[in-house]
Amino acid sequence: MDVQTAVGLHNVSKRFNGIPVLENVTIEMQKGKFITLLGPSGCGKTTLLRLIAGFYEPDAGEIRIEGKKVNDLPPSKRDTPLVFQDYALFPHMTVVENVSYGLRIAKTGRDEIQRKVGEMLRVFNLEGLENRFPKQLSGGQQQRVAFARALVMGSDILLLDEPLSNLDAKLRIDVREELKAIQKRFGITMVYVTHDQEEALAISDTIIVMNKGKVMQTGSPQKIYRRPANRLVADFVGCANFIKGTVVPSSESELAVRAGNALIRVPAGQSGRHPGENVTLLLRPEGITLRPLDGQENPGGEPAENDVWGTVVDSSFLGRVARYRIEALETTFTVDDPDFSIDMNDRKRVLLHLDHKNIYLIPEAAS
Ligand SMILES: Nc1ncnc2c1ncn2[C@@H]1O[C@H](COP(=O)(O)OP(=O)(O)OP(=O)(O)O)[C@@H](O)[C@H]1O
Repeated sequence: MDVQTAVGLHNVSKRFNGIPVLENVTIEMQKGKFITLLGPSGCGKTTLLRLIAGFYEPDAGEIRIEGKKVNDLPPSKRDTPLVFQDYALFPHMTVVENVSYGLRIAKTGRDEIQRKVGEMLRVFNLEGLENRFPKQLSGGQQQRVAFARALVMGSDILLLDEPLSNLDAKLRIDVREELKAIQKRFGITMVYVTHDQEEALAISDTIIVMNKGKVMQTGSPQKIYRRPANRLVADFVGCANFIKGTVVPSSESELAVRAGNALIRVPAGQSGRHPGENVTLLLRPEGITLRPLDGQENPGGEPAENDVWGTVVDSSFLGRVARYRIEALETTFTVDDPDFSIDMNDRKRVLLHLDHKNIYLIPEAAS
């Protein structure tokens, strides 16, 4: 593991009562990055975070922090504070007493405590609330106190377990943006657990997608969204349309896929498949454009390349876009249309044009 690695896990496994919860997990978390562990409920995210913090011991494998093996170090010696969703503030202490707690235990001098606590209160917008008790604060303010208390000790790594899930949607977005700005400003490595894929896409430098105790994919939000490693990742992160088809002979460098009466050309560079192979294509809702079909459909013929004929079965207004549900190719597509080009009340035949550059062939074998 190189010096750029803040936290490294090598073949880490953990069981509870004989049941595997994490299996052979190997991850390198880069220093100074916002790293998100994303996955469905029960996939082992919290367990992974607690292993890093030292609250659990791995059954197998090695955990390294800043290059040093920490398997046998207790949480207090790891310098990896963990912030939970329920804040865990001391109810009988004021904001200042909560934030300064760790420094007082460490017998830090008065002036230094004042300076460090003052800086944290400024950073987290808590000035003026110094003498309030937790119950006199809003949820967002309590969460900020919890962040301040965790960061005041100057740790380079901060672990966060769904810290915003008690906040309402709007506040959640505000606080996550503050958190991201603070992470950047101080160059801290933040390891953040969430099951909210939209949140993960918005704030992360790196997303680690987990499922059933295993790492499915690690990458930037763009990579995870546009180039998912498998169907599961594609389905879990963002809204996905899948088209199952068969590779057909094509004279060009691009691959062609036949699905029903549609012929779909996949961009070059995604080849490596052979005629006759079954494949799955991914299209995101914004990668499809819609047009009314208005009787141009030729009953005996085929649609043009990368076009699909379908029928609108449902629509909803999402503000920036209209979202349509469209039956086509024996599945139901979700399509987002920013131009509101189809009457939302009309259940009519439409043409779906699959934008060539947005067609992605999922690397795994079609199931
Ligand atoms: N202390 C424990 N004893 C026994 N089983 C546990 C313990 N902690 C977690 N588990 C089990 O391990 C699995 C993974 O739990 P974990 O909390 O890590 O998942 P998670 O991905 O964080 O889920 P969520 O998003 O719901 O918090 C679950 O099946 C859970 O029931």
